[in-house]
Amino acid sequence: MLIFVGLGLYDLDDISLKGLQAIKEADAVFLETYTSVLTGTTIEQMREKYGKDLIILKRQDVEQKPEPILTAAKNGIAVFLTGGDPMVSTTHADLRIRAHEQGIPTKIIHGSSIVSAVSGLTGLQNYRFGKSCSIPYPAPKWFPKTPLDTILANLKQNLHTIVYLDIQENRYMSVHEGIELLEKLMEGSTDSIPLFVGIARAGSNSPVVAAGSSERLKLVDFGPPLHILVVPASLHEIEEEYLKNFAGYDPQ
Ligand SMILES: C[S@@+](CC[C@H](N)C(=O)[O-])C[C@H]1O[C@@H](n2cnc3c(N)ncnc32)[C@H](O)[C@@H]1O
Repeated sequence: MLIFVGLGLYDLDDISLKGLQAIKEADAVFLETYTSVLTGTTIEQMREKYGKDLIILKRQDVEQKPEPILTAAKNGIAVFLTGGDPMVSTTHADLRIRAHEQGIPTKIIHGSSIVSAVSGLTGLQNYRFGKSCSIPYPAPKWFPKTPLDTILANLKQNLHTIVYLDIQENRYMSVHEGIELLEKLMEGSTDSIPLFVGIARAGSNSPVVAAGSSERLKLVDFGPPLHILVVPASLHEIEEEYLKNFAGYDPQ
């Protein structure tokens, strides 16, 4: 059997009791850290807490060469760990389909996700979000405009946007970097984004949540990763009140 287990948002205590039990009973435990990562703990601490070896997977190990995971699931119980919820803003549906097609039973043990945390921390109503997008670190000759296009299309329809910030090996995009990249994409155009919400370390005891113009957010110290950005559409009065109370929003 292949069991997908969500680790939750920040540290060792975010996993569900069901998830912990699955790890205890597993014959092999895999962990991917390229779609999300728990910055409030380390792989060593996870190994110690679970009393199991963890097989660390890179993107190509999951998306191109998943045979070792599938073989382990054919021969026993394989657990596949992911930050957040294993099926939210990831490509792991593909692995579940591959397993199913090979006759391997699968199961999901859900985890708290950044998607639900965003609504809780910002007060932005979850049914008012449009398509989400990701800002990647630009590479030579590659600086996609898609995230800006998604944000502007959502704003036109009066929908909020979740903007995921890139994770590369030991490099985590910050709110400040994300805003600067969006500003670069808007250079020379009449496009503008009047309001941002930045969030750092959702799920920790002291997440930072700040709402305002790009200028205001650049003055906020968001601290260590992970960070995420939200571009709100026009605010419902309760959303505005929430941001004033919990994100230092000042509409003046
Ligand atoms: C591609 S999404 C994967 C979401 C994950 N499967 C989940 O359900 O939470 C990962 C991105 O979400 C954001 N993120 C995830 N966890 C976060 C946290 N605890 N605090 C702030 N941002 C977070 C970061 O921008 C990160 O690059």
